[in-house]
Amino acid sequence: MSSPLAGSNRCYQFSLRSYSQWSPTEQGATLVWRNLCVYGTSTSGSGTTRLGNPSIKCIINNVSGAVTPGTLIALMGASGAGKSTLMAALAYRTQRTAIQGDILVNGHPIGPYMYRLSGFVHQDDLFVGSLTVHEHLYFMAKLKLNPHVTHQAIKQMIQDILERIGLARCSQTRIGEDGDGKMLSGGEKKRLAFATELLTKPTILFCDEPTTGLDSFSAQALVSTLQQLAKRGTAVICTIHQPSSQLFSMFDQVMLLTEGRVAYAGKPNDALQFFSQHGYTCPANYNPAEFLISVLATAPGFEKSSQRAAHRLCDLFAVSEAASQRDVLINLEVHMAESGKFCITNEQNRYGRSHWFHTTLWLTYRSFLTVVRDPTVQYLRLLQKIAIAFMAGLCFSGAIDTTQLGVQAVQGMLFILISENTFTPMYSVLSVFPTTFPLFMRETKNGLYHTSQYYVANAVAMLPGLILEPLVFVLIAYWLAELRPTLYAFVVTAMSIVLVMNISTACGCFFSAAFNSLPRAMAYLVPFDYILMITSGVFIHLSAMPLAIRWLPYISWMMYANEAMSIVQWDGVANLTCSVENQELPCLKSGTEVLEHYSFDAAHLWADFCAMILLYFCFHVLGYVFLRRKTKC
Ligand SMILES: Nc1ncnc2c1ncn2[C@@H]1O[C@H](COP(=O)(O)OP(=O)(O)OP(=O)(O)O)[C@@H](O)[C@H]1O
Repeated sequence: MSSPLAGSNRCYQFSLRSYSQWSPTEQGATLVWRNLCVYGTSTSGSGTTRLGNPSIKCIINNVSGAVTPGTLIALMGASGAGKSTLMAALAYRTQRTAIQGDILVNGHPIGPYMYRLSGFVHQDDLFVGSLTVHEHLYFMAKLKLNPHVTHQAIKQMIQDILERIGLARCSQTRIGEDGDGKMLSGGEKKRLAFATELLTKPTILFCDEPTTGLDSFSAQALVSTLQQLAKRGTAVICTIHQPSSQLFSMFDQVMLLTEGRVAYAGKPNDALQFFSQHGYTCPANYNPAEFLISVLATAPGFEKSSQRAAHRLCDLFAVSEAASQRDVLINLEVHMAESGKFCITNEQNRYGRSHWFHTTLWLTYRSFLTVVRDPTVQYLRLLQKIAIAFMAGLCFSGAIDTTQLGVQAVQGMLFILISENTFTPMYSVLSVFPTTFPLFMRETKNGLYHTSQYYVANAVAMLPGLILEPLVFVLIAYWLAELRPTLYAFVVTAMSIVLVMNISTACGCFFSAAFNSLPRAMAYLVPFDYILMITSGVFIHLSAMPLAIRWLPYISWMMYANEAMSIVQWDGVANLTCSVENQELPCLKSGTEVLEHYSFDAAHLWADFCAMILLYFCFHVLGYVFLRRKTKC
């Protein structure tokens, strides 16, 4: 007996058959919304109650509409009319708003399946600039498509899409970020954003201000691409700001919004007729879109009268013939959907249903490429490390012997090894999450991956550098300074320093995830690094610290590393010489006395390692928890 899910999957395969290489489904999807209201909270001005508490603001007010497959519709209106809010609600991608009313796709209430069924091209394009166009699309295909789609099939699909969208010649170009020498232009980035959405052959495509920032030729080319897409059965919904007359006439339908209400919905040319019937005739040779928006916009100095005029048009449209035709269509769609074959299955709820490790692996690959392709971070840091290792090693060379000065030199060198691998890495990762947060939020909100996958990928991608860098540093500095020349002592020192660098980075990641901006994270980290340094065991005898704060050294990996490295330097050392000239000065006669002097215990070596490993995981878990908390805000 087949399971209900298996049955519904079959329904998915047959009813949503693709009929072109890059187009959507044969059946398509009709999106209807009835009596839709979207509320947000307002914390300023008129939206604030007398007590200063945020008040509820109605952004979309009782709006109904329908988009059938193969339709290209423009949501138009003055700035603040509610276009983006309406589109986000229809696409199931709202943030910090409450929705009332029905939004149905072929009669089914929208849900997480919209991430798979629809594409959303945002107004601002966010990419990982270090990737090439082809790498970006390949990565997105790996995340969005079923893992069983072959490498060849993905390559072919990318090639087709790039040719369609006019980006084939940029395939190997790095996307770039602002300030980079070589990068895609604004228009090319916009087309790449489209290409990314086309990978999943969306049945409905939402585009937020797709023509903003483009010259008139590029804008026209882009809207004609949308037209072609619509001709193949996709329902395409755009918000658009003052299109040219030519662009305006390319849309099948327009919906004019003002203060969250519909002033007109229907064919673009009929809009002018509707406005003219009610006393607003567009002058000859005037851009019709500009005219319609100017009628609905609030004129400075005439706020009340402009709002009255706009509201009057909304009331007139609500009782117009066009509105009743729209309501008939909505009711018909709902009725047909209730008796139709279309079904939404679990299959459509997620992109490709990838395994946790599969997605994490691809995210790690992307993070790794970002790390290695940033020469300022990687190569310069390695060169800097080598230079410091030579300088430190040479300064201590010849100073380490079995005298009291030698004791000071060894402990000084150990502190240099630890501090050099603590502070720089800790501060250098502080910007990791604040800078990538917008892209991360967008991708997680689109259901591409989970916070855990993103966090693990970032941590793993950093690992090779976090092992190589401290190893190179210790290798040079240890032998130049002539620290204890045994393999055991060297290996323990190297392991401690690798751990130190990894914990410091984990701690930096935690601060980076916990605070929204670099200055804030710095403000909290500076006092913390003082605690680390003071409790490292170099500056104060730990047992001499006040009782109330004697627990502080237990969170200091600098102390654990200092203890472990001191143990291997001093364990078993005897016959340290004292100065004969001044018998009054304190004298440490053996390695055991040195360890006691610094409050260290030779039996703690493995406990120190365990504590460091524990700290590493604690910081990363805390970092993950804080990052996850941010995604819930
Ligand atoms: N979550 C929210 N809470 C409160 N108010 C909001 C929220 N989101 C948007 N608004 C307000 O709702 C109004 C409509 O915003 P929206 O971004 O939808 O307008 P728009 O027509 O897309 O404008 P533009 O063309 O300038 O992007 C604006 O006044 C905006 O400040």
